[in-house]
Amino acid sequence: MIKHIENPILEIHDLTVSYDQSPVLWNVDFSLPAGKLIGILGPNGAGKSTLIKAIMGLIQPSSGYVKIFDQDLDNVRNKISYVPQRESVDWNFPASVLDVVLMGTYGKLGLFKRPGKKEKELALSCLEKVGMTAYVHRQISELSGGQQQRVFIARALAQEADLYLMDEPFAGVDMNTETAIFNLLQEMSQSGKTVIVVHHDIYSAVNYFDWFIMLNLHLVASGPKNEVVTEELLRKTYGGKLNLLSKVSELIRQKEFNPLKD
Ligand SMILES: Nc1ncnc2c1ncn2[C@@H]1O[C@H](COP(=O)(O)OP(=O)(O)OP(=O)(O)O)[C@@H](O)[C@H]1O
Repeated sequence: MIKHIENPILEIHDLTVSYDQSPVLWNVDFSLPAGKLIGILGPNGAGKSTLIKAIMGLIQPSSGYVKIFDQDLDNVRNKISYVPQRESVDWNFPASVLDVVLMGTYGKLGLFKRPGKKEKELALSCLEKVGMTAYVHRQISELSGGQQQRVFIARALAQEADLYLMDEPFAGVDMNTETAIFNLLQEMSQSGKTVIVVHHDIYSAVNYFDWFIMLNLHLVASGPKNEVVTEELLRKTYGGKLNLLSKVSELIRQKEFNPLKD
């Protein structure tokens, strides 16, 4: 099930991505509307991170293309913000929390300009939004995993982008941090930003996102929650082997939560 979109913010056509000539994403085709909070779902190794990296131009596809705002990536880079998986970052680099968030403002500053008062105020307001004001001068290496995640989200906010791509922003964070991050993402999408999030937990995903991309090497579905979160498509995505799935299906049957209701 692939929902057709007029004036998409992101359009992916026939995208195949390979590592060492072995494809891990096959012929992916979908487009996304602006202003949604979008979850990318799929089992381990489904190609979720690979899809995000291909959108960001960090991996060259073997075929197909990505258009963002109907443009090639290079023309719109400063409208896009990427939060990589926390484990993929070397957190030992010497930089304070404020330095890291200020880096988010560099894209709009232009060559050779240093961040000034305006950028510092923006960085501080972004740190306030993620509840990290008390850590402004702390070295990034001296924070907990959840705190590092919050700082990376503050850096993304400081970019003032229109499209955000986040790879597992909830990984390894406690429930309070997860709720705080989710509230922020919801605020962003309500203010017109498009936020695409790789997410593992199918239970919380149903509550968090209003649009889903369901992947398992191929695209299984892309569409609004009420159209794609069905037992059939969940089984196609996860292979129908996991207990988890029958639990989700059971919950759908029992209407404890009903993804088809809105
Ligand atoms: N740099 C790489 N070189 C070779 N193979 C890779 C590389 N990165 C990922 N892969 C393989 O590509 C496939 C898709 O990986 P990817 O990380 O995109 O999946 P994912 O859905 O994000 O998985 P997870 O949920 O486990 O994070 C996997 O089989 C993985 O082993």
